[in-house]
Amino acid sequence: MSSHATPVPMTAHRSGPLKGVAQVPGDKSISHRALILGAMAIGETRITGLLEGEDVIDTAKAMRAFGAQVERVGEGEWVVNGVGVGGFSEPADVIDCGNSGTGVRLIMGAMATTGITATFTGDGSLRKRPMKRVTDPLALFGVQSVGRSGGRLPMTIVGAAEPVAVSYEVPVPSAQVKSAVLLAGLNAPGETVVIEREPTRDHSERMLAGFGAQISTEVRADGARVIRLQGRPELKPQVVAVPRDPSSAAFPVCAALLVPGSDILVPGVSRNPTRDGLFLTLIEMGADITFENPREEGGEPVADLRVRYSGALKGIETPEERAASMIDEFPVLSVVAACATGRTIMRGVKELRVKESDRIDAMARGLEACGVTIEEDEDTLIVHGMGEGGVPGGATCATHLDHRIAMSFLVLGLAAQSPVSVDDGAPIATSFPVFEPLMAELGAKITRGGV
Ligand SMILES: O=C(O)C1=C[C@@H](OP(=O)(O)O)[C@@H](O)[C@H](O)C1
Ligand SMILES: C=C(OP(=O)(O)O)C(=O)O
Repeated sequence: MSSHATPVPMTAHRSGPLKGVAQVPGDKSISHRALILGAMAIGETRITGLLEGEDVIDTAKAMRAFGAQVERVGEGEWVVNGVGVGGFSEPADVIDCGNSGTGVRLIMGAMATTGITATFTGDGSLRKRPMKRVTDPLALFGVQSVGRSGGRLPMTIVGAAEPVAVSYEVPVPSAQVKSAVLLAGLNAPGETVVIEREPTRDHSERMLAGFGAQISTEVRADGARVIRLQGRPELKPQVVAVPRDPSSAAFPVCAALLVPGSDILVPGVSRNPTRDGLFLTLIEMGADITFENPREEGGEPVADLRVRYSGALKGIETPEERAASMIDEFPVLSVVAACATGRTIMRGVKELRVKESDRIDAMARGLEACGVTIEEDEDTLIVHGMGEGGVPGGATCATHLDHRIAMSFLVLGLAAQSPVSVDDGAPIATSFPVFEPLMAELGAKITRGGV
């Protein structure tokens, strides 16, 4: 359960060079999917490198509540004994997905076509987030749902006892919606088709193929992706090696770019092209990042990232079509942009408004408090860079139960003129439980408490 009763204020101070090796944890998206597909296979799935953050632990607990055996056998090593496609049993209590949009939306999809009923809730952040984007397509399978006004949690899903396969064009760029439909399609007889206009992370497609589902993706002449899944497969248990999370790597990487004299190595990070937008953008801004030892691990391309301090970063415009491949990285990119020269214009970012917080608003208000000029509209964030060492800092920023907002402002504090505090760093444990020791080991000065 991930609701934090007591806020944990934290402060980052201007730091000396960051040096060393940053072993960031396993990928959050892949970790959720490994547990869920493990629970939907028959037999024993072994997972290594699982992210042991609160979001993923909540998904592990949920899989137990639906009848799978899920056991931790070592650090990041988990064994799941699945119940098969359509084999979930009705949970005896409410499923609490904590802070995790991915957890709740994917699990809703996975149970939707099993003819059982489950009620979902989450923390104060998750209970504000829209679920209609998932319940709309699930209704096409024959699913009923009732939640709070505006389609918010707590919400009860009455699964379809006799589901029908569907064809659905996802109206917003969302891997969570795509994945919920695919997971629901697993227990619907016939072919389920998902069409996405803008490519989003493809971990579900890769992992479904790995577990033996019949799934194919065709790219149409207009660029849309048509994903076809045959229902009612018998999923075969797998050995899943989870690569390290590029969205977590983003924090030490951006910190090293901004703190003079830094030189760090971040090994084994996923370079899946559907997740690579931040690194591409940073390099276009002039960042010194090299990708060493490229290889494949667990069905995903990975590399070791070598990152050196890059003083003269330039503002840039990120195109709308790149937004999905770096959607969780815009908060920390806006911090890098504040320390660069010139304007950075981030386009096509309205999905940021429905994450753990309204991330455009949270970054804009916090950066302004630190002395940075911001412009924003519904779908765009513009940061006026103040150049190397030019951000005054000296403010306390509100994190709104959002781990990425907390970590982003702490990165800013490492390079700003005066310390930057966050009102609550507790949510960092949802995705990056070792953030504090990892950053301390590199030489970053991050302390508990406000200024
Ligand atoms: O499918 C996933 O694992 C995720 C998809 C993205 O959300 P959306 O599907 O809402 O874009 C992303 O922001 C989230 O952190 C993880
Ligand atoms: C948006 C995020 O996660 P989720 O949607 O799973 O809560 C995130 O981790 O940045």
